[in-house]
Amino acid sequence: MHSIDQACGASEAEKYRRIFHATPDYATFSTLETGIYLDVNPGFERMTGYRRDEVIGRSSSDIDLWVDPVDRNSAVARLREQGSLFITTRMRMKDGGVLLVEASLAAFDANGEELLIAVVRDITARDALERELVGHRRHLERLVAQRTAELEEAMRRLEELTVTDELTGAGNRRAFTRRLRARCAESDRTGMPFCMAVLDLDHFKAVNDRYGHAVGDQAIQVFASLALREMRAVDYLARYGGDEFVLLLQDATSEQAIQPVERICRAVAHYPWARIAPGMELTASIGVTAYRREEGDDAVFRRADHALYEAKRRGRNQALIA
Ligand SMILES: Nc1nc2c(ncn2[C@@H]2O[C@H](COP(=O)(O)OP(=O)(O)OP(=O)(O)O)[C@@H](O)[C@H]2O)c(=O)[nH]1
Repeated sequence: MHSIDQACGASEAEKYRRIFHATPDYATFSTLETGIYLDVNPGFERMTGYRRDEVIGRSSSDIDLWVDPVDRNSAVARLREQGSLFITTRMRMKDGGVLLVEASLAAFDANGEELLIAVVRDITARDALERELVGHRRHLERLVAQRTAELEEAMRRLEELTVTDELTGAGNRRAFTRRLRARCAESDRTGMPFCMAVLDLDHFKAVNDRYGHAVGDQAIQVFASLALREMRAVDYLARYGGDEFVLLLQDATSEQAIQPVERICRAVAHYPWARIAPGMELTASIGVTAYRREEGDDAVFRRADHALYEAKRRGRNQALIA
């Protein structure tokens, strides 16, 4: 049987004993291979519930200390290679309770015998706290992600509102101005053709005067929906103001643009307006023009507007190319 005195020498042993017994953590001194306890401190007794005289001369496997004995085997193998290590493992106490522990292990040679000193700390509560914290953090992360998504959706809706005409759902004047400029710049750069059309209901003032503003609003809504129905998905419609709309026809020459705008004209003329108000009739006039490279947004807008003026002058209910 080994003794600490044999291992360390008498005065060294006394020093060791004081430190060993004073340390508040669980500390044991045992043989490396077989795990036979040579000494255990009061911290060990407190944590495991075993009295010192119950375990001296017995091994950790005799008292079934390691819940996962494989942890001890692999620790012993690694200690032989690297001398010391930290492990986290589970240990069974005298009363059968299991604790999660963090063990600081060191192997050393004493007169040709491989010995092991272990300092062990119960981290069950810390681990539970950490798990709880992780749980809280995940919950918080989920909350933040949810709030972020809601905020993004609110921002998207807000962004949509800032570019949308409230009455018709088409683009608004501000969004159109931005789009037209972007389209001009793109066309200047790439040479891609596009057309712009200005659409306006004929004698709309009379509708307002005869049927009232609410019916007028309804007519504007129908006008927008007819235009949206007849144009291609890539084209862009915005309400410029009152009963006047503007349309950007992407990647289209004026020959290609005239068809959809004429379809819009016909759709307005054939719409059963009388369903909205008895005796009501409405037509629309449209001016359309192709962008000329480098001319800029003002020039193309003026020409489209002039084409609309011409369409009105020539009797309305028609689309005219400038
Ligand atoms: N109901 C309604 N009317 C509006 C709105 N904004 C403008 N208006 C009216 O729309 C009318 C616009 O008339 P104009 O386009 O200038 O003239 P018009 O009577 O349509 O005649 P032409 O365009 O020459 O065929 C005016 O009476 C405005 O008061 C709106 O949001 N709702």
